[in-house]
Amino acid sequence: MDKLIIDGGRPLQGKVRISGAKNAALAILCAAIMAGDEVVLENIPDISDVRVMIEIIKHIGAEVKWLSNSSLKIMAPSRIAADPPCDLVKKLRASNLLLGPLLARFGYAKLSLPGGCNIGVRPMDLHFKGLAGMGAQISLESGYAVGKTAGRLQGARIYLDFPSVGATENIMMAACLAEGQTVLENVAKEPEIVDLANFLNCLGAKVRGAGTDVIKVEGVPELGGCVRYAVIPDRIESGTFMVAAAATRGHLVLENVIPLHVEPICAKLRESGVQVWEEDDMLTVDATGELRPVDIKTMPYPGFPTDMQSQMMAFLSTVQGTSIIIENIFENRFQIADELKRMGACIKVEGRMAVVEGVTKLHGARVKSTDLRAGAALVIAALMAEGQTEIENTHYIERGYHMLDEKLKSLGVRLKV
Ligand SMILES: CC(=O)N[C@H]1[C@@H](OP(=O)(O)OP(=O)(O)OC[C@H]2O[C@@H](n3ccc(=O)[nH]c3=O)[C@H](O)[C@@H]2O)O[C@H](CO)[C@@H](O)[C@@H]1O
Ligand SMILES: C=C(OP(=O)(O)O)C(=O)O
Repeated sequence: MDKLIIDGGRPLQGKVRISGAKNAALAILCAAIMAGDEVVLENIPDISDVRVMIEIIKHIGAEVKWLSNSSLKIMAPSRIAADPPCDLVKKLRASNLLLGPLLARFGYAKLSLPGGCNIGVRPMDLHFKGLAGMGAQISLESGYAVGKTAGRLQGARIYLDFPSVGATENIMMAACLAEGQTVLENVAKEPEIVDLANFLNCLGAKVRGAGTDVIKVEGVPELGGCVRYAVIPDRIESGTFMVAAAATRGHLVLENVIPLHVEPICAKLRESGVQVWEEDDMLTVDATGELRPVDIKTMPYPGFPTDMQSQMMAFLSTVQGTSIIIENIFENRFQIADELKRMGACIKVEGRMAVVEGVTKLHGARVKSTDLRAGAALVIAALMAEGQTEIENTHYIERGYHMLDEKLKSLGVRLKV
């Protein structure tokens, strides 16, 4: 899908099933290469980031087979067959999560610095510092991160200057096969970290404290056992559909959701007058009442997720009054404002702050995704706009949304790809 053409102006109505979490699936695929036995993963979203990650781990020597459209079988290699190719590694951010597992299991890793969407600088200093603290030698050589260790990594006490999701995951995975105990302080608490820790523990790792500020890992010599593991539902896909329902003043039921994981999004939608009901693994969103502007600050979990900021900006662009958005995580995430302005939105950006003045309606236009969540935001804007919107660069959207076009069609949206 290169382009998405949407006829907007209708409320979203119906029921949608949420797929497995991109960010949990990607980390768990990396962790799976540390296992000595076959692993079956379920609730894996068939999105382009996952497909690229599968290609990368196949290059390392893993055998990977889709068992259905959402489950995979993986047999990790017993030694590295080849370094993962740079053009694949650069296609996504999460490829950096192979560094810890490769170093811990094989004592060596050579990975091109990762790529992905242009949403900010995204250094890896915290990953490197943590792994070096465990005894790895890390160097940067012509755009590659090269890691080596003589013998097993050593458990250590590591404090993260910022609760980085990727650094927490990389170090936590590496610590599972290190000698002795690792104590990781000021870690990220995102649900994907907890999911990864649960998976590692199924493989025989000894990880405690995931989901809190401190993670303790008792290293074990090997990981394995016949494991079947189902990845959590995607809280960002859930949030995107919730916000799409709100933006179109619709009524939507979401299935396969963990309501706790989307609480920061529910809180903001409720504050703006949207009704949200939670029931087991279902959520109902109703936005047929009057709406109010809200202010948002992105923060590490359980704060409001940066991955939902662009979608909220699209929604708030037609809520009467002034909403203020502060982006604290990724400095380039306001690129979406210019595209929304083409559709009639009134947004002023100053550094890390965006001021959104709600307009009565948006109109269809030709716009371009600049990153994954900007693409999702443009879909939301197109759904509420009067007339037709043509969204280019939809390959970004395919990075993270499983069958978005089909799901929207099933909700009555008129679209062409
Ligand atoms: C594959 C995946 O899971 N991606 C998610 C992960 O990205 P990712 O793991 O890359 O995000 P981080 O939590 O690491 O980044 C957060 C902030 O820390 C900074 N930082 C990070 C690492 C480091 O070594 N040094 C440093 O300064 C980054 O530039 C950024 O400003 O968490 C982000 C924040 O919730 C989400 O938006 C991404 O969807
Ligand atoms: C920024 C994101 O992903 P990644 O870290 O994979 O680029 C995202 O999912 O919005």
